[in-house]
Amino acid sequence: MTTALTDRASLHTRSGLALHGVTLTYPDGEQRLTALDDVSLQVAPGEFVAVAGPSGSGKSSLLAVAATLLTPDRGQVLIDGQDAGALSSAARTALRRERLGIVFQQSNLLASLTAVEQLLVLAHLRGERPSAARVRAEQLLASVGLTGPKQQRRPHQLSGGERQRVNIARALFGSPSVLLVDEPTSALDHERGRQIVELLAEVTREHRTATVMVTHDRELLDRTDRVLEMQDGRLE
Ligand SMILES: Nc1ncnc2c1ncn2[C@@H]1O[C@H](COP(=O)(O)OP(=O)(O)OP(=O)(O)O)[C@@H](O)[C@H]1O
Repeated sequence: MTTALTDRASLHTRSGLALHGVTLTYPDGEQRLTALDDVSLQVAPGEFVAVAGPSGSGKSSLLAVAATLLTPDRGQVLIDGQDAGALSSAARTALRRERLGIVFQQSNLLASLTAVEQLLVLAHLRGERPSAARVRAEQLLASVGLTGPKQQRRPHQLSGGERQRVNIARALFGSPSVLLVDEPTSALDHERGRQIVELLAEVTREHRTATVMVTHDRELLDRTDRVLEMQDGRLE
């Protein structure tokens, strides 16, 4: 992996992701529905953890809370030791931008931008120097298997697997400590799905991310370090 990426990453004090006693409820008519029930979880830098479980068991809710997009009713979410709930909304947004990489189920790439531009737009928002950012974007795309002219293609000119690779490269562009991945293989056939999970295992090792992947597909779990089962909002 590139020296530039490693250098940026080393600026962070990394301890990964920790959830302590997290409970999340949603309004449900007159009552509240408990989506996460006293969930605790610790994922170290360089560790690849899968969360499996039936539909409606709370997997997406877990990712949303870990991504600091939803605030739990009770419990703590720590990103590199920082308690997300104790931060102002602006500080939480900064924490998310600097320390979290998120890969959603469907690729949410911008239709009019090429693969390399999907990453450069982030550099632009951060005020980075365009020439250095371009080199880093091209290296990162190459490291996830997207090389040469494919880097200049727009999303509709790429396969589903290639789009997911761009998504992963984009999530890694800010050198996150924690990588959260929601059903990355749902739009892919089995072989391509397997390749994406292999890639996630590799990037977890090389970038030392604390990676959490939510999946339905149990056949893909052998590449992860740990599999946790979600059942009725509880993690086992
Ligand atoms: N915004 C919401 N408002 C109310 N209830 C919700 C909301 N989002 C999710 N739920 C409920 O919370 C529970 C957990 O949902 P969640 O989406 O986390 O499960 P999941 O395991 O990710 O499901 P799937 O595998 O189908 O995506 C479900 O009972 C769901 O109906």
